[in-house]
Amino acid sequence: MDYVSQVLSDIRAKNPNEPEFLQTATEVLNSLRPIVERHPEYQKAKLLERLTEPERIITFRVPWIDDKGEYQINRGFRVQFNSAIGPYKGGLRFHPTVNQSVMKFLGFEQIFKNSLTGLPIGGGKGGSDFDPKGKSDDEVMRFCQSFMTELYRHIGPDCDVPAGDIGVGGREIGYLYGQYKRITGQYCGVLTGKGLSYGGSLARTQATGYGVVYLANEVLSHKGKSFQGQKVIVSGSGNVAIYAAEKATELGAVVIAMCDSNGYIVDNNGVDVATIKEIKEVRRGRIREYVETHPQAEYHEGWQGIWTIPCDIALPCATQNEIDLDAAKSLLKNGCWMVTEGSNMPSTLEAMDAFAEAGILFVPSKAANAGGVAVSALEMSQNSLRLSWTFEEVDSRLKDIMSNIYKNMSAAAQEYGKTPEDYVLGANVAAFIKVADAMMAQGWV
Ligand SMILES: NC(=O)C1=CN([C@@H]2O[C@H](COP(=O)(O)OP(=O)(O)OC[C@H]3O[C@@H](n4cnc5c(N)ncnc54)[C@H](O)[C@@H]3O)[C@@H](O)[C@H]2O)C=CC1
Ligand SMILES: O=C(O)CCC(=O)C(=O)O
Repeated sequence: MDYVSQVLSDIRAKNPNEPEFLQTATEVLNSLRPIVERHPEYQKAKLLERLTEPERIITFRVPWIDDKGEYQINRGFRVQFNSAIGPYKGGLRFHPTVNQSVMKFLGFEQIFKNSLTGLPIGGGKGGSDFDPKGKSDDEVMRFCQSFMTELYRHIGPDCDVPAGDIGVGGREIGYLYGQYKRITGQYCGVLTGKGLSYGGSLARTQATGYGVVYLANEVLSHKGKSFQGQKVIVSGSGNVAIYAAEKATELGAVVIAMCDSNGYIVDNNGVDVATIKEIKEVRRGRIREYVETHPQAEYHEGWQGIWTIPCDIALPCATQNEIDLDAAKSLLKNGCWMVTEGSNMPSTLEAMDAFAEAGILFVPSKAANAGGVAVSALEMSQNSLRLSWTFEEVDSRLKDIMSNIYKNMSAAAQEYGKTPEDYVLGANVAAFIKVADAMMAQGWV
């Protein structure tokens, strides 16, 4: 058995109840084979064994009281996965499906994504099985305050800097930041995604979705193509989906469908993104409300049906494993020729294999959604400088970062891959090189 297969088999034996973590570990390690084979010193230093074991997992109780005066208990997590190239950095997810496997998969992906940004940030992730959906603002605040009352002792601007993810947006970051400041008395860049009035960065809200489209556009332009006139499906209708849809529309695409966890809308005239923003960011409503003001559009219950609509480009931006083998087959049968992943690990391993076999353009999430964390790192820089850059300055840095990611993943695919467009291998290898160098240089830690 070769080194990679041996490590994978040990990880499976050690983490039998962590399917999401095993999925990402399998994808990443299999693609690192060509570089690991060229560097026998990695095996001697047990680099892959160390890389796949988090430096630390913190699990804690989060007690809070709901509006009826009843006690509620949730479970909180922070996975501090790898600090070889910088302080742990990665979002917090509040969703009922959060468990250790989901946290470890997200933390592991974050190591590689953060490395691709070229900025000095390590990999971490956290969250809770708390569901903000249907909770009052007061309940969300009490939960966030309780969550931070434990988390604050494990984080800091030079040690671990959380941000948002599913279920954690500007409102939650505000409550978390307020509680951190109240406990520690420190006004510092300990969280990113903050509001503009208290240290947030312009363009952070847009960064992940815009970055997805900037990278897809880079890939398209190297093929002599563009977004102009392409039919695009964007799944989800949260932070990433909204700004991916907005930028794709600005570049001339027709976004024909979006969804939430209840169902999907189809609007062949092009989804009116301003209405989706109103429904989701202001009213915190359901996507079905779109058809009330856009009668030409259709609403269908059950979001999975979104992948049966014919399109040119698919931008999955909702959650992990939203594209399974059936969805992949349906996209391919209907003529989809590009998938760029906005959510973390939206395609199952079988779906990725189907896309690779069909030879379509496939841009993996670690590269495509790195714009969010990149602008978070720019927010950290601005906080340290005690300055705020303009929207144009941050957006232009974001474009440069996405363009560098394209160059680095393409170069690695060219050097180590079977095909020059194997961006999955290219992104994993390009990211790994920097982390591996730093881990080797820092000794047996
Ligand atoms: N917010 C950010 O800056 C970044 C987010 N991501 C990833 O992007 C994805 C979306 O995150 P956000 O837009 O921030 O979250 P969000 O909470 O703003 O929106 C999530 C969206 O996905 C849908 N969704 C969630 N779970 C679902 C499920 N089980 N089935 C169907 N739909 C579901 C929700 O209805 C909502 O439209 C996640 O995978 C997240 O990890 C990745 C990089 C950065
Ligand atoms: O902005 C950040 O620090 C993290 C964003 C995030 O959670 C992600 O990249 O998946």
